[in-house]
Amino acid sequence: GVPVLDVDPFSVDFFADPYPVHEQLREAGPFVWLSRYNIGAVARHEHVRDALTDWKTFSSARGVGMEDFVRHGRFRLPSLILEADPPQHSRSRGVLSRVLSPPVLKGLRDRFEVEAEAMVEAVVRRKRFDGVADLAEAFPLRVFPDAIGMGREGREKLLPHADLLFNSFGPRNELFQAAKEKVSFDWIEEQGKRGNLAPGGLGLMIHDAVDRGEISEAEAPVLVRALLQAGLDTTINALGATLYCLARFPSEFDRLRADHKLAKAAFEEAIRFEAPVQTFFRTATRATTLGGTPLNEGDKVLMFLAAANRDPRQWDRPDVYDIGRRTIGHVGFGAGIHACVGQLLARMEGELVLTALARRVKTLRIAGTVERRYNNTLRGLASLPLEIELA
Ligand code: HEM
Ligand SMILES: O=C(O)c1ccc(C2CC2)cc1
Repeated sequence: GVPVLDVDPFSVDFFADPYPVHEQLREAGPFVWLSRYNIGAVARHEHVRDALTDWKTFSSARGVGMEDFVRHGRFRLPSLILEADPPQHSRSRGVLSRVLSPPVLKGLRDRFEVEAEAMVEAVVRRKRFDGVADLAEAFPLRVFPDAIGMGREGREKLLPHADLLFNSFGPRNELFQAAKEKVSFDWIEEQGKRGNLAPGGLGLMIHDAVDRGEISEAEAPVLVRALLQAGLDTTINALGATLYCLARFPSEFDRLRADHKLAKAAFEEAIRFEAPVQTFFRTATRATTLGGTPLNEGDKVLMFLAAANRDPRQWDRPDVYDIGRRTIGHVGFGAGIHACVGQLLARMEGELVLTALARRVKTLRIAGTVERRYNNTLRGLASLPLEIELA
């Protein structure tokens, strides 16, 4: 029969150190039942990819969280891309992949580079700083809302909204309830409207697609919302994860200092190793099997992206942070038709900050208590006290 585990993969205890439970999940079998939430789960790389790449059988249209839109209703106006299947997904994806394409990112690169150099220059002079508050969080907040063309007002609401959204993909536990108290829903919907977006930003580029007849007037603000909700907290946690890895494993920081071209690799390997986005769900659209286990239409399946990224069946020395590793096939950005459409932008942010750091810093050390930030879906730090020596 199907192995049953009563672990709670949405508890603070679990998030404090998820790796032993990931190992338990992978070793229990290709498919396991989580009795606490009455859902099936996959944690081995092979079966996580099976679910991610077969969108017809494992749909996103009934939500990518624990809640089934058909059975339980929905927490927010569904995303037209993340929580959609083709053909709706295809139209949305066409618009966002152009808005986040290499030529568009090339136009942003100089501005992002100037900001990265200036911010790192200011921060390293202080010898001691908080890798989260002063850099991993500060940099994306400095460049991303402007790139979207968001108004100046209310930017401090972006992170609480993202925190709520990523909590909403998990159970309605205390993490979710606490996050819900902090925000009023309609604010984030407002930000995608034409009148709230500055010329030249990615937001109005989405509205241009309306004028070209690719999407409707009503769809544009929802796609802008997708960027605002997906594009900030994720890169913040990925940057924080990279700084945490480079500070914990100085040999890897030395490799980066010896060859700045490894900045992108350091960022990508941190996304494999720490997986800022830990999990997502899919819903079976018909009777099927996953990991050799029968599933019924409507069954939710929890995919442990983070566990797949450390599956010894897929990686050698999976628990080693190695910036020379070949990271192809990691699922930190997902896989298949829903694979992250913003990954090029995320990589550009990581590359610019890490290159600026590698140019200036000789040693990077943890200089105090590291604090974790808890969320049902996102893995990241609240505080990372760092001490550096200048090169
Ligand atoms: C290191 C940072 C990031 C990580 C780890 C990350 C992770 C992910 C993952 C795992 C998915 C797949 C979701 C699924 O399969 O259901 C995804 C999708 C998506 N991401 Fe990212 N993301 C990051 C940065 C960004 C940025 C910067 C943007 C926008 C500017 C963005 C926008 C999106 C969107 C719109 C989707 C939905 C794509 C689709 O459903 O076709 N992400 N991301
Ligand atoms: O379309 C959306 O609203 C959306 C929200 C969050 C994400 C996370 C996975 C990065 C992606 C898309």
